[in-house]
Amino acid sequence: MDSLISLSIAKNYGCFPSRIAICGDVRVLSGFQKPMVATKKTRTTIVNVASNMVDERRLVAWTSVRQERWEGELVVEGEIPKWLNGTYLRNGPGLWHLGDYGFRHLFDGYATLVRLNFHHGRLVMGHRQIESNAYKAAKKSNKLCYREFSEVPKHDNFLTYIGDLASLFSGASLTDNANTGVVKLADGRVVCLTETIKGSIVVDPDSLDTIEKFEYSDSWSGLIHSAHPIVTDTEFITLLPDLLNPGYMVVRMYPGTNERKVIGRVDCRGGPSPGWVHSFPVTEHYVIVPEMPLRYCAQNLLKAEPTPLYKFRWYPESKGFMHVMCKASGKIVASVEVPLFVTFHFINAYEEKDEDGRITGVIADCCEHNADTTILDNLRLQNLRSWSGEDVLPDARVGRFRIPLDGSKNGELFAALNPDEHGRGMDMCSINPNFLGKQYRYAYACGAQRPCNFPNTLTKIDLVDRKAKNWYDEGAVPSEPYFVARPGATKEDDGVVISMISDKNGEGYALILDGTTFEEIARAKFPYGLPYGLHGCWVPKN
Ligand SMILES: CC1=C(/C=C/C(C)=C/C=C/C(C)=C/C=C/C=C(C)/C=C/C=O)C(C)(C)CCC1
Ligand SMILES: [Fe+2]
Repeated sequence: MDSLISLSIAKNYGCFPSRIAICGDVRVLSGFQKPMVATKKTRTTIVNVASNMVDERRLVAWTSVRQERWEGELVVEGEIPKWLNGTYLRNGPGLWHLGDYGFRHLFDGYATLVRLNFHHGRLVMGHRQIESNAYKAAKKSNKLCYREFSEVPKHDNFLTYIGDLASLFSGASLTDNANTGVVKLADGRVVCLTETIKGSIVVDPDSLDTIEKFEYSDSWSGLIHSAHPIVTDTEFITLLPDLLNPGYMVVRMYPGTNERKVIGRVDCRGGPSPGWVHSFPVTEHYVIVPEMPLRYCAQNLLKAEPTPLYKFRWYPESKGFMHVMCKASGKIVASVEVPLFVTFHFINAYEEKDEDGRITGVIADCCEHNADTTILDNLRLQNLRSWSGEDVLPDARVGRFRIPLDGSKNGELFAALNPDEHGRGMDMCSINPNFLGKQYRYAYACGAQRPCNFPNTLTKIDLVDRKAKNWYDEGAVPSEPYFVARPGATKEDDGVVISMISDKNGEGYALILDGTTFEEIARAKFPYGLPYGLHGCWVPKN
């Protein structure tokens, strides 16, 4: 095991360095120092230290990545199917420290890209920081230079503060830290994304090199977009929230181009600003635009100190809506009021038909937080790191919207299965991508085994039998389960599910589950535990 570039460690934090100065060159390869020999006198202290270490090791998911990059082959326990050839990439905010300063929120961290390269049963792993301008500037000056999710650069005086506000309107002070997701476009380019449009960065899936900014060649002037575009072999669809004239532009980009073309526009029906659209679903013919009562808030965007809901505000009186836009014409075919909801991740959507094959409605499924915004506060790093054993993870469910297309004013929202099936935890979902926009049966997600403060299981949801199969490793934090279909498969769940686990010993491993049985078929230990990551994509071997 060797590091290519290591980071200098300013001090120890828990079992891992908490303060990583991203400018040094000290190599840090192994975790713990030589154990002390316990005498009667020192025993109590040592016991305390030891139990602290156990606690702190558990925090590896919330501890900054220990070095800038690493690459090497992993030892595989079990058997990786020989048909699994390609690269699983996972992006996420993996570095939350600048010198002595620790970031506040999970979503603030600088992007860490991890790759698992599968080749005929063998597995090579690598990770590397994405070289965004925000990361490079922080590395150079050892301070925050751009506005992150909850962090705002400190100002020396009033004039620089005014300058920062002005550059917020132009987008210059917003981050390009592409720490949320990664997609493979149909033309082969691999792009890391966040919610700021400037944070779209092309990377090399093999070397993890940052290649260039993904520059959109059109003239849409907005600053933010959905973090989860819909990407297929024929198009890339995304939503551009319009904060000035509340609504959303729905745009499409064809493979091989950088130009987003408008499909249509949805005007908001409630509130002073559009609802947060971290993601949205599509069916075969429609784009579904959610209007969530958790809305962007211009005043909060301007504030230097974070508000309870960061850049957003909860407007229950503004109600919640679901809009359905025809992909071909851009016309709105339905716009219904729905019960209040809070969701970040839509799972899938499909069209319902009558006996004559006429489309009567749309079903849209999401990870729904019971119209409660507290999950955002739970994801503050201090909360994630200070778990005392109580059951503090807010309940979530598979929220199923039924949107009638007969002109009715209201849509329904209900739980697609009893949330106890998955421990009332539900987020970070995936499906078999061949079923995107189509009637489907299985969803994979992180669920909960309580008590917990964060989703700690992997769950396979059967939406027909309304049952879940759950995978659990005590003390472990699994990241988004990602389904890869077996080439030639005819059954929806014929494939594997890949996840990366930060375990209770401060270590980590790649986990491969069988898509059908949801049982472990292989695991491969990482050289050291990695921080939690958000979303991934599959780059098949060509
Ligand atoms: C950087 C700015 C912004 C960035 C927004 C970002 C980076 C949003 C990221 C949202 C994510 C990763 C949501 C994930 C949710 C996961 C959940 C709920 C998991 C739950 C587990 O139980 C803006 C705010 C867009 C604008 C200012 C600058
Ligand atoms: Fe997301």
